[in-house]
Amino acid sequence: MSLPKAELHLHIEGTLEPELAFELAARNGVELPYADTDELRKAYQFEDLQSFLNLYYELMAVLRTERDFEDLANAYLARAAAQGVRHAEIFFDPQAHTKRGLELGTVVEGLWRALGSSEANHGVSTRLIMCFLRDDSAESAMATLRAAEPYLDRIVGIGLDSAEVGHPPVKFREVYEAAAALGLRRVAHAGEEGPPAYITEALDILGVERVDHGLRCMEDPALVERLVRDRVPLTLCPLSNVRLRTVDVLADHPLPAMLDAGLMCTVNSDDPAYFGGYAGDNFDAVRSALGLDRERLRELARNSFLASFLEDDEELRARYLAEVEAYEFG
Ligand SMILES: Nc1ncnc2[nH]cnc12
Ligand SMILES: [Zn+2]
Repeated sequence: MSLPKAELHLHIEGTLEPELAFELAARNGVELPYADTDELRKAYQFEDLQSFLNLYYELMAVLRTERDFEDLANAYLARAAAQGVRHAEIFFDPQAHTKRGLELGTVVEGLWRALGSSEANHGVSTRLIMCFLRDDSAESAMATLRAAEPYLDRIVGIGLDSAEVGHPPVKFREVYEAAAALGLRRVAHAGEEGPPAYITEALDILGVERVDHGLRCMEDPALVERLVRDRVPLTLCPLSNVRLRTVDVLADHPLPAMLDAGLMCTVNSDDPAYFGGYAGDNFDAVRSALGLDRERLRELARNSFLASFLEDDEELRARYLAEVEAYEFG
């Protein structure tokens, strides 16, 4: 669906399509334990978040140079633009690369080669959000934040991702305090597989402005009331939820109930190369499986721009919002 939208929950490493993975493997002399793209695609059957993360980290071995990160980001931006994405706030996982021996600068500069010219080349404005791996230590996250200080003109905020259960937000209290002191915006994955209490902690202890996923808030009516009252945006990823089995089938997704409750929902793709669709595909899927009408879809698109970190360019945000209102559904 080409309805204009912002994508607010997108891991750039999760946009690595099998074809590009093999191309980069050949370019860098990396051996992949799959015969070809068909065999690799067959491995895209996940039991849960961890089974996905295992493959996601394994395939990152093909990303080695600035040019690799540039090519990865350009491939995503081209696909996103074709599906109506006008603005993208893109996550990356620095520790997943530095622990393999890459320099942080290789990752940031490589991504920036694509992001810095994205408005001109793809018609997509961008922001970059650095995520910490919650199953790594808080010390490692703090060291990563310090290492990123020379690049903070390119990084709008921080996030928290990877294996959720057993790694509550409180573990990263000091890191988030230090990031806030540096003027960084704060988001975190919470309530994807983890309990509603992790969402409350992310708000109270980490001071997050958006909750990534937040799906399990629906188990706690007082939390829902709070999220509605404070207009806290949730970056939902419907196709991801089905592939990682937090929701059985898309027809059972709580998105309609969440919108009816007054929650500020957005629809995003998470790791589109792995979960069967980009942002527009997620909109198409919720439209057909959940029967969302045009006004609901327009609300989701409007929310995406309202929840975006475009405070430094309100003129651009206003232009995007006008595009949403003017859009004619086919
Ligand atoms: N959906 C997800 N949840 C947690 N960590 C991730 N890293 C990439 N995708 C993720
Ligand atoms: Zn995610």
